[in-house]
Amino acid sequence: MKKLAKIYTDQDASLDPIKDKKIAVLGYGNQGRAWALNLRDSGLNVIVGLEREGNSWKQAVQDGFQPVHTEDAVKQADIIIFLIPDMVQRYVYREKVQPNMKEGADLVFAHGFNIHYKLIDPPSTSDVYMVAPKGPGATVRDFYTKGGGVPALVAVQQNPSGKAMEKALAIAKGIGATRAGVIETTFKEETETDLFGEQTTLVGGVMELMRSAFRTLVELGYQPEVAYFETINEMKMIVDIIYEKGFTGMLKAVSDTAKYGGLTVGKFVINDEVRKRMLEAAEKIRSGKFAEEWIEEYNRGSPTIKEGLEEIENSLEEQTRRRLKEIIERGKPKS
Ligand SMILES: NC(=O)c1ccc[n+]([C@@H]2O[C@H](COP(=O)([O-])OP(=O)(O)OC[C@H]3O[C@@H](n4cnc5c(N)ncnc54)[C@H](O)[C@@H]3O)[C@@H](O)[C@H]2O)c1
Ligand SMILES: CC(C)(O)[C@@H](O)C(=O)O
Ligand SMILES: [Mg+2]
Ligand SMILES: [Mg+2]
Repeated sequence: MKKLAKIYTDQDASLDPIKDKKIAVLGYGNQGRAWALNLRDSGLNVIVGLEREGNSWKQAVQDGFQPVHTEDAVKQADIIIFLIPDMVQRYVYREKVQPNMKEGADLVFAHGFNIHYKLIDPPSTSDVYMVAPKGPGATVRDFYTKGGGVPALVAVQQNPSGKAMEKALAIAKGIGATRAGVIETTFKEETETDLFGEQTTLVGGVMELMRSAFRTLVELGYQPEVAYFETINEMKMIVDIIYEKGFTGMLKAVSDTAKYGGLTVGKFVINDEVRKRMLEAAEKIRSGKFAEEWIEEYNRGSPTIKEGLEEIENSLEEQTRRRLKEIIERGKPKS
């Protein structure tokens, strides 16, 4: 069996290595907002750096920050955290960060994409490390405010100071991740597994599984509302039980009929062909082909994202959700 991963918790991490440092959070979106607020609430010295005075700027001001333009944040920073979209990071690095950063300032990432695929080539004088939350930004903030934390991965790519890991753990503590647990990884492992997860399960897999089941029922003539409750809405309840009690707990919570059908038909539908395709998806990531394709898509103005979002927004699934919204809202627990 492979060696079990080392898990770092609050006792293994101290804020000391970064408590007197100026931390520039670049971007105030999904992760940027969560990190800036959590790091500030942890008593750290945060400055928010943004490209322009748009919606993120307004939100940061509303949250009590005084954002500044990227280059001004970078000039003051000891630690520069990239929380802008992956495809944007290398341009902002080239145009705003590199020409303005203090020599030896740290470069920190929440995902390894730009370093692993060599889109950013950092100076050898900088520590380069990553704290990658294993959850969405809104959850990183929500769990933190409720006394918890979303687990994260940490990795060190460059370590001229010899203190990169301590600082990575300090940032992880500042955003609340060590309240749960943090695992050491590499930029390669984080990048490849994160892309694989979001493509095959978390984002792509789960969505297409639910949509395929929904469409199958509708094509067979069942009411869309019934199909929606069955194949999409109930997913949260089942996944919540998996989250709390694992697959064993979930199987205990469903009927024997569901257990038998699930244990047999699950494997019939998600069969070796699907596993083969998962391997293909992993290979595309590992070879760099997916990164190449995504960069090209981005350079063309992300038409596939635009078309995909439009198709989904107009889909029968989403129309049905809009019709059922009041029922769903009324049913939500009140405390
Ligand atoms: N979304 C998540 O929950 C999540 C989870 C783990 C890791 N990550 C990683 O965190 C990083 C940030 O992802 P995100 O989803 O939080 O980003 P996001 O899409 O929410 O970023 C939005 C922010 O970036 C700024 N921005 C957008 N375009 C810009 C441009 N052209 N120039 C400068 N700034 C620009 C926006 O003003 C906004 O402040 C990525 O590396 C991502 O892989 C994200
Ligand atoms: C939240 C996710 C999917 O885990 C993250 O990896 C992302 O890229 O947004
Ligand atoms: Mg990701
Ligand atoms: Mg992820």
